[in-house]
Amino acid sequence: MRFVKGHGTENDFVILPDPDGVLDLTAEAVARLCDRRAGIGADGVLRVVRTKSAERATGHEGDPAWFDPAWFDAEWFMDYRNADGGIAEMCGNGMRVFARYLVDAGLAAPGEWDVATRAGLRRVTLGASGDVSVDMGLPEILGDGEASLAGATFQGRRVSVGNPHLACRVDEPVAALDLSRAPGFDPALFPDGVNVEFFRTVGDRHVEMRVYERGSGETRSCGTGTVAVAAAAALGTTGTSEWTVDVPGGRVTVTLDGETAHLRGPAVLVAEGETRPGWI
Ligand SMILES: N[C@@H](CCC[C@H](N)C(=O)O)C(=O)O
Repeated sequence: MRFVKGHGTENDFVILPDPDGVLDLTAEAVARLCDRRAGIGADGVLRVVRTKSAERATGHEGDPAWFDPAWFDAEWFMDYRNADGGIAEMCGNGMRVFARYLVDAGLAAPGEWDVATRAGLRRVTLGASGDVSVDMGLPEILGDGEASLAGATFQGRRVSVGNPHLACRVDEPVAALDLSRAPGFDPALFPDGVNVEFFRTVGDRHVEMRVYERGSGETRSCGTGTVAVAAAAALGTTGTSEWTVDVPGGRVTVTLDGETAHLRGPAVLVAEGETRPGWI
């Protein structure tokens, strides 16, 4: 099985080129690929599938409830999986890396085009090299929520960025938090689980953040999480604002304009290869 390895602010992915959607990508196979000791190691898998093959690739052939015909506006579908093999609707850092892979592999030209995801179409903008920008859609603030961590309780905002987030503002430096265990949350509010962010204001429209991701544990960055945090931090303000979000793996920029959010940041491909026959 051919693979490419890449990362966006150190949120890392195994990219599996599978244009015709023929790989039998089970949850177990994803977990083995992502295993950091016995596998390649990654926070998630990005399967690169032509949109016309997405229904078959994801086991939804002939299921009109699953597939939105609007997705055909995009040539490529990002089939995202978390490190535990679970499915997520969207991945912001993954989208940047996915787009960079397509251009690098000659499967798309630099410029501006849509990619289909389970959360709908996402428009990417990129050159032949450098940062990638993603139109992430309008983050939806759904109300308040609460996370618990190491015996303490944190108030937060529930935010949908296509996938679920709980963005909690903290006063202490985020480096001081103990994220060795999953934060607690109310499963009635998040029946499908949640990605939990902790953020602190460090300057004017400048925050630092750490995240514990659903299905992957603590990661060094989460693109949808940075958008959720910017939306939570910007609550009560109006107009366009540009947010700098520092994560353990680097820095991204989130621009909010009341209609959508743009995520801009690096996307780096680091290696490519082939798994040994029979391993997966
Ligand atoms: N790291 C991603 C988000 C990946 C999905 C997430 N773990 C979920 O289950 O919703 C990002 O960059 O957005």
